[in-house]
Amino acid sequence: MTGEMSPVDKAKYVAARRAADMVQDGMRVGLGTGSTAVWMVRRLGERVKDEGLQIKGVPTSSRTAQLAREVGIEVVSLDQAGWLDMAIDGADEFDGELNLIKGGGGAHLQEKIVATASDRMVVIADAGKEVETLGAFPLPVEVVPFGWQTTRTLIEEALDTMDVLGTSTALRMNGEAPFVTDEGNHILDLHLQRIGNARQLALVLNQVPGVVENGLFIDICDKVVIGYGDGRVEVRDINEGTIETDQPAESGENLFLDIVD
Ligand SMILES: O=C(CO)[C@H](O)[C@H](O)COP(=O)(O)O
Repeated sequence: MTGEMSPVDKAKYVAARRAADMVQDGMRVGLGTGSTAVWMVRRLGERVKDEGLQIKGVPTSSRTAQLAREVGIEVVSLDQAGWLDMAIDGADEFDGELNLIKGGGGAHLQEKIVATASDRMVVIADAGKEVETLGAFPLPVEVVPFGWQTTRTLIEEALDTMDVLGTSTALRMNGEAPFVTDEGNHILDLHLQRIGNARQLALVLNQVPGVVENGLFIDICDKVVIGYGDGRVEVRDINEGTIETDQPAESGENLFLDIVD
């Protein structure tokens, strides 16, 4: 489909391209999942084609693997790559310490493994994803299908002891059937409204039998590239304590593009 981009799509687009331009020749790069990551993978594909950029990409989902191959990126598994120079991925929420909620696309298990196996994780997001306290976005928790209802009950009991506002959980659906992740698991979305102690909640959730991984990324992200609807891009680095802002692209540029999921 071709059409004018919404301000949110434009924000995602400029953030994604800015981060893709941080990738250097020879790098092993973790490729995230989601609509923002799609723009990043496409930009890397352009650079491979136009500049002869040589990289190895480790995708975080079957969807991203397919796209990366389509745009000409050499795809390798994480175990083939061993360790990565950089992972670039979207997020559903980020706070001032660059802690994240991820998993809106159901890929947070592979995303967390890949980000943790990288020298640095760069998040690409539109400015609307920034929050003071994590939790407005429902927290995805990947659970094995066996006994998932028991796992849900155990999670709800654990939540009763935590500093959260809500405790309702929902099995993620794909039409009439439960959503199935790349690893063959289900996702429970926890509607918590506000997470008082994300670090503690991440540890507690992963101790419940049946839980594979939760969508809280604590102390994993190093840098966030924030896009705005007017084309501005801000880069914040948690280690260097730096903030850079780029001005919007030339007016008229990139206003009409293929709109992708
Ligand atoms: O965590 C994710 C997928 O599991 C995505 O990065 C997250 O949901 C953000 O998606 P989008 O870029 O489409 O807003």
